[in-house]
Amino acid sequence: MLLLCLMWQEEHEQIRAKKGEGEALEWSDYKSMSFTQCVVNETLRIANIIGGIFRRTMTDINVKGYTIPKGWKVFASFRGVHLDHEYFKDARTFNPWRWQNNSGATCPANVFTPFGGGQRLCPGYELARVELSVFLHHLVTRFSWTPAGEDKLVFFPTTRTQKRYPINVQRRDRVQAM
Ligand code: HEM
Repeated sequence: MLLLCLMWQEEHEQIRAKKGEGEALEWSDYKSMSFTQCVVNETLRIANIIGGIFRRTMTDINVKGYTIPKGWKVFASFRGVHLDHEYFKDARTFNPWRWQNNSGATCPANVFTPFGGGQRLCPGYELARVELSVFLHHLVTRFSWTPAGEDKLVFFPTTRTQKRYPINVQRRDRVQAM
């Protein structure tokens, strides 16, 4: 976890070092946040707000020998796939490094689908990634935080922390001034 914080902070400090006080981020800054993209991917894999999507069959469908009759509702579980050890080693471990070098872990292209796919692919996927990255940039460059108590990650019925992971936050300029 310490290594994660150091690598991550360095990526964002390097961007800040090239900018004046309060200067806004640009597209090229976002594009240079390669480790942050690993963190975003891993967060979307392990704790996506959307666990899956519903579909209704328009005709009888045969899937691996099972017939899904026309008119049935089907739930395609992203969580079921994103937390499958067959595709993601130690699937319940938060490990952003698995995304480094664009390896996409060891999974086929259609296995990591936090934004869906095909005709209904989320049109806001890049905006969502930008917003997450910009938020994380300001969080790590302007603030520091410590856990305010013990907490635990649980995976049922969704991925979340039991006590919502309370933290004590401090502005970094105030910490440095002390
Ligand atoms: C982390 C953030 C987000 C996640 C995980 C997410 C995920 C998804 C998923 C899985 C779908 C496909 C639903 C389906 O196939 O039935 C979807 C559709 C959609 N998303 Fe997102 N989304 C996110 C952010 C956004 C943002 C920021 C916008 C717009 C500003 C957006 C707009 C839409 C719209 C309009 C659709 C419907 C597309 C259609 O049915 O053709 N989403 N999203």
